Amino acid sequence: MKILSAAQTRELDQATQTEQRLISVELMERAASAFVAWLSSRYSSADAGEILILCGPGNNGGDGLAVARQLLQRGYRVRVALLPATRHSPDWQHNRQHLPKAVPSSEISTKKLPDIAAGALVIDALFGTGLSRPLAGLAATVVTHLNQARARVIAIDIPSGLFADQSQPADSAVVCAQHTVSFGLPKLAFLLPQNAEYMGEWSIEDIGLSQKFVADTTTPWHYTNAAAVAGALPVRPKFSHKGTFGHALLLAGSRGKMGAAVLAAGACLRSGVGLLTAHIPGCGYDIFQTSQPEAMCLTDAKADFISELPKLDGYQAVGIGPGLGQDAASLAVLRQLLKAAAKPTAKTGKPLPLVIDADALNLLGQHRELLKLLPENTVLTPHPKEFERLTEPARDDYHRLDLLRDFAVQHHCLVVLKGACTCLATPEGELHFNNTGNPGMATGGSGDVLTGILLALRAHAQLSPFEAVRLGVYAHGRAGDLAATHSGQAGLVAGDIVRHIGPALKEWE
Ligand SMILES: NC(=O)C1=CN([C@@H]2O[C@H](COP(=O)(O)OP(=O)(O)OC[C@H]3O[C@@H](n4cnc5c(N)ncnc54)[C@H](O)[C@@H]3O)[C@@H](O)[C@H]2O)[C@@H](O)CC1
Ligand SMILES: [K+]
Repeated sequence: MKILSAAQTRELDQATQTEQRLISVELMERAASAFVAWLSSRYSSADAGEILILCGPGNNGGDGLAVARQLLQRGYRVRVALLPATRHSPDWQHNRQHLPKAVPSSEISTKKLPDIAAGALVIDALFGTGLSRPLAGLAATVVTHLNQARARVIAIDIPSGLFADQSQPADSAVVCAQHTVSFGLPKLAFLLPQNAEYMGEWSIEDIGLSQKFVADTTTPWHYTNAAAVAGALPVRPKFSHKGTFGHALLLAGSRGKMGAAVLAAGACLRSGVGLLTAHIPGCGYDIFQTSQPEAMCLTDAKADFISELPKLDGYQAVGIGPGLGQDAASLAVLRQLLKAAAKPTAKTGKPLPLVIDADALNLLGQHRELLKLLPENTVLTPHPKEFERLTEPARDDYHRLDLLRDFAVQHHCLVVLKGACTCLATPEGELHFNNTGNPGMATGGSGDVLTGILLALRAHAQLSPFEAVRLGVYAHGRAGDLAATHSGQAGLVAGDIVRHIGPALKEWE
């Protein structure tokens, strides 16, 4: 699914009207119907009580007025409060004229802010994607008043005061919604942690916007949902054997961190790899062989950390990092691996696929000269702090996306920036946000599990680097979601995610 800018969204509106021979107020009516359908599926008129709709002067306010009329027709009690303005959009004026007299309406002023009882249902239709500057004056006062009221706030399209595709100044007034109901496509702002307090939960309602315009429009931003990865996992052919699905090598673990190696290996095995060999420090031999009998195991000469790079012949992908530690000898292994993997392999003519995580990323951050050695299409899986160590501190989430994109393009690699909406940056400069996963996955070892999944999928000959990583990130979140339905979010541990990879991948079979 594509994510468009605010300007492209306006063009999409226009294109839809031209293509479907609609007048703009008809599209507004569709948006209002979609919103009302959503609201009435959540709240009966008794649950809702009297609904207050705050309307601004543009089409977002026009949506609010159309929603007021439709809710009244469905038997809800509504009143509207209008933000005064010198100019109103034509569709606002149309819907103002068609607002039934039975809907009480008042104009907001500094002296007459709307009464909002705690727990009241309030619809925020002040400003949408037409916001051109941060809110100030009366509009900002109303938003602050609303936020202090402890109401149940539902935003139409986007919380008022929030820009759809760029940061607003730190102290701007922005509505804190409990839920945002938006139309057609998600907006970039919805996916960034800095906006979580404003967005609440959000959902996207289909209002039949032009598919052709969306298909023809280019954007760096994409959203990975179930439809985007449907059919992405190749069917296992009847006459396949363990060699068909690749042999992966995992370099992981150090004293006190063998669990990371065990989790990554378990995840790799559960993700369909043909064979897995792990190279681990001597101290981990019994732990590893006992907990992962399906994997083969090579032990390092050192007991506590990895100091040797095994021969790489015969492997289709190598993962390094989980629980690795940051010993100088392990750094030397990482350097050797980067050099060796860059040479085209006899079988594919391409560099050996690498997945780099955790301490291997920290070592790269401390020795940035190694970044030049990264083979093409290497996968890096940093969380924001690890990513910062590879680049520079970000001013905000939008700046972080710029840094992420530049990094992936400059180093020709795939970077998975882990978070609530994990973002995959490609060497072509695309950013793909993931829609699976839950806060229960914010627990130690969850990243090691992702490394194992990605390692298995990078070893798979039929998946391109991008397909493998996008699918792996999605499946990791999906496994976490399935795990959370059993253990709940607080009780979820990384091993639960491993145990649910199979059921998650089964959804593709
Ligand atoms: N995208 C779509 O396909 C659809 C969009 N619709 C609605 O239309 C909205 C966009 O409507 P508009 O473009 O009219 O924009 P808005 O309703 O967001 O507001 C624009 C108006 O507010 C003024 N304004 C902007 N920033 C201001 C500020 N900081 N302080 C005071 N005034 C400010 C502008 O000068 C303009 O008059 C969407 O968010 C959505 O709710 C729907 O009606 C129909 C479908
Ligand atoms: K709004």
